[in-house]
Amino acid sequence: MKVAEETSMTKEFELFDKMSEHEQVVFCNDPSTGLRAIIAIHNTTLGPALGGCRMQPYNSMDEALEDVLRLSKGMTYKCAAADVDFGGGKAVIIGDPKTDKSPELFRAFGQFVNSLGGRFYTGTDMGTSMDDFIHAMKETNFINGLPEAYGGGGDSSIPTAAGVLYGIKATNYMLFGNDELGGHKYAIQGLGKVGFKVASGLLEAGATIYVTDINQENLQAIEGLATTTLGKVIVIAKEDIYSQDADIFVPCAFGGIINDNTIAQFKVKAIVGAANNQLLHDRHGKMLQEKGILYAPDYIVNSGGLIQVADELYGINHERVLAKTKHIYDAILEVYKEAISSGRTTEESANQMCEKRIADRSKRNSFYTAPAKPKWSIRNLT
Ligand SMILES: NC(=O)C1=CN([C@@H]2O[C@H](COP(=O)(O)OP(=O)(O)OC[C@H]3O[C@@H](n4cnc5c(N)ncnc54)[C@H](O)[C@@H]3O)[C@@H](O)[C@H]2O)C=CC1
Ligand SMILES: O=C(O)CCC(=O)C(=O)O
Repeated sequence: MKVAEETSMTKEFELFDKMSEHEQVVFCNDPSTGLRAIIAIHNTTLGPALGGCRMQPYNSMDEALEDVLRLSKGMTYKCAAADVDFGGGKAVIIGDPKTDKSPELFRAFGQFVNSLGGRFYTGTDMGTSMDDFIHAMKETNFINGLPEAYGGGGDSSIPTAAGVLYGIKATNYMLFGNDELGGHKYAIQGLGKVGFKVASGLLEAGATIYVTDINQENLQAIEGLATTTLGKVIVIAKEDIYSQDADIFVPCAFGGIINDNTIAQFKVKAIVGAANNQLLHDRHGKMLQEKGILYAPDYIVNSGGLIQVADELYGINHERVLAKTKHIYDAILEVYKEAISSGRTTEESANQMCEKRIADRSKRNSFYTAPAKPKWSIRNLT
């Protein structure tokens, strides 16, 4: 009995150890709709936590928890880098997006989001769509990234893809001394909402792209599009995408793709893509540096979508979103230059800039200002 008690105590502390950098983790359970979700709030120094909600058939509790903890931490850095007044959070729903969705499930999720009273704003991510959040918004105001007809900014993958293209331009400038997109070769993993738009932009600029996706329709669509552009597309088996003789690898599918196995295969000069949490571990940033591969920190490159959903705070303005998204070009160049002069990896340089921004803001938040209209009120909650 004593042994069992000790074991369970150890396990409980393991959970706290895992979330030691996080402010709050909420487990949401609603048997009547089948909802099992986890909301993780990493850091709210810059403002309420903001981050999309991913739906995936995770294999275990640990896998789902690890994903939401990593993704929410990434959002803290992404918000700091993009200079938006939000902190880092994320949610995961455990389930198959093809078979387990229902309006009731998303309404139940909306109720849990509402119970946090504005500490967490959420919207779409992998496996969820704007349609799902039209159900969730019936239960809570703390939803962003809605369709324009519902007062949101619409498809956030448009500015995300624009930001990735700015990141690629900045990288080309570092590699070749001019930032033209055409005339180079790119290996693109994933032609979904973001990857397809990035691929289209590169084809239109006349580039050669090696592409892979597990969805045949996406591959056929990009081949069809290529015939109307100056560019060229070559379809590659999914396991061969890492070893292509391209200039830049553009990951637009899932995280953890920069690891021991893939680094051994890379022949590219740089990696610039939309996927969140691309480095499996921090040490993989160092390995890329040692191999002479320039790495554009993912949370800067893919912050266009965040810039758009955060802009809803002021009433969405697409020109303002585009202007801010353009800044990704300068932000990436700044990181490259800082990393070269300090000897740090690009990820370390970017992290340090973000941590300084958060530390500076926490000092400014330390004095009292008179109560006024809540600063964070996307849909006039007062
Ligand atoms: N949508 C957005 O605005 C943002 C997306 N991201 C990240 O960018 C990545 C892509 O996002 P979306 O385009 O929205 O997702 P998506 O779900 O629309 O697209 C992912 C694509 O990857 C493909 N894929 C899955 N497994 C693959 C494999 N093994 N090999 C090749 N392709 C595979 C899928 O078939 C799909 O076409 C994700 O990691 C997401 O977290 C980050 C910031 C914002
Ligand atoms: O879509 C959102 O609600 C915020 C953006 C986000 O989750 C992301 O950039 O990964």
